Amino acid sequence: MSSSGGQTAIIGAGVMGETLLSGLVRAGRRVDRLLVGEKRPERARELEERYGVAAVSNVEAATKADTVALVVKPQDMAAVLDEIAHVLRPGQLVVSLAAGITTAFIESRVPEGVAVVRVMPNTPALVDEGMAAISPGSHCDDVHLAEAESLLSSTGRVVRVPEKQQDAVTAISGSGPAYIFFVVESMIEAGVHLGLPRATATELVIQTLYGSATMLRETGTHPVVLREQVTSPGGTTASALRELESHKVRAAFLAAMEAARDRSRQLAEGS
Ligand SMILES: NC(=O)C1=CN([C@@H]2O[C@H](COP(=O)(O)OP(=O)(O)OC[C@H]3O[C@@H](n4cnc5c(N)ncnc54)[C@H](O)[C@@H]3O)[C@@H](O)[C@H]2O)C=CC1
Ligand SMILES: O=C(O)[C@@H]1CCC=N1
Repeated sequence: MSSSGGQTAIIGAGVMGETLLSGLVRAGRRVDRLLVGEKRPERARELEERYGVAAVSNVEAATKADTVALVVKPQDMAAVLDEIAHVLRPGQLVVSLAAGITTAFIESRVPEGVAVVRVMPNTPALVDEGMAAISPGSHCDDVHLAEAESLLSSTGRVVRVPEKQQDAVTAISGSGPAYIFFVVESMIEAGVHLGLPRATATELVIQTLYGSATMLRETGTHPVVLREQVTSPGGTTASALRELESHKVRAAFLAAMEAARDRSRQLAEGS
């Protein structure tokens, strides 16, 4: 297992592949224990230079590694599995970070006995504040699951969930940072519209987000209670919240996350 000195391969080194790679390096994983398989040669060279890791073919990565992390797009997963399946062996661990792709899909394309774990991470892993949910496949024992947990816990929190919850997890925490950045962007633009310098609006919004997130995590208080504390009777916040309700922002969030969940299900079908 890689935590005890074996090799870990990352196949697909785009945004999320590099996020995982950089987290493992920051967590002290020896770079000579890491391998990268990346289709774009210039991207592979870039990562070799940035981290000192070896970029090799997917087949070499899958042959040498005890743990193979697949971080390609869902639409590329079948092609990668077809390429590496003949070198995978029982006992090896395949960790998939792809939205929608089920452990059953992977298990049907690799040799019997290869352990598979499905993971849904998110990009705050880049600053060691990631949220990852992991689910075991059918040939996965506790050691494999612990190995996947250790891989992801180097960049943030990890929860274990039944695989049937992974499409919902994808809609909430996998895509979640994008919704938050969208809200931040909208608030900054609103600040500029109200006459604030852009730099001031940006600082106000980011610190407000950070402070609010810290209150949620450190006090454990329900968000409704925290919101009521801000909402003075007849005051400014009540006026703003009435607008959000009349523009159906709550309903829009629900519809958005249902759409993300449904898209995750579609990706499982290869579309
Ligand atoms: N970006 C995000 O916030 C999150 C992404 N994911 C999942 O991570 C996976 C990758 O997403 P991104 O990093 O955003 O995409 P990306 O497009 O940035 O990275 C994919 C990488 O895979 C490489 N690739 C494609 N085919 C390959 C092959 N046959 N062999 C080796 N490398 C190959 C591409 O050149 C590219 O560098 C997806 O399955 C996505 O669902 C999961 C959670 C969050
Ligand atoms: O947008 C996507 O499909 C990926 C999965 C979750 C976040 N990004």
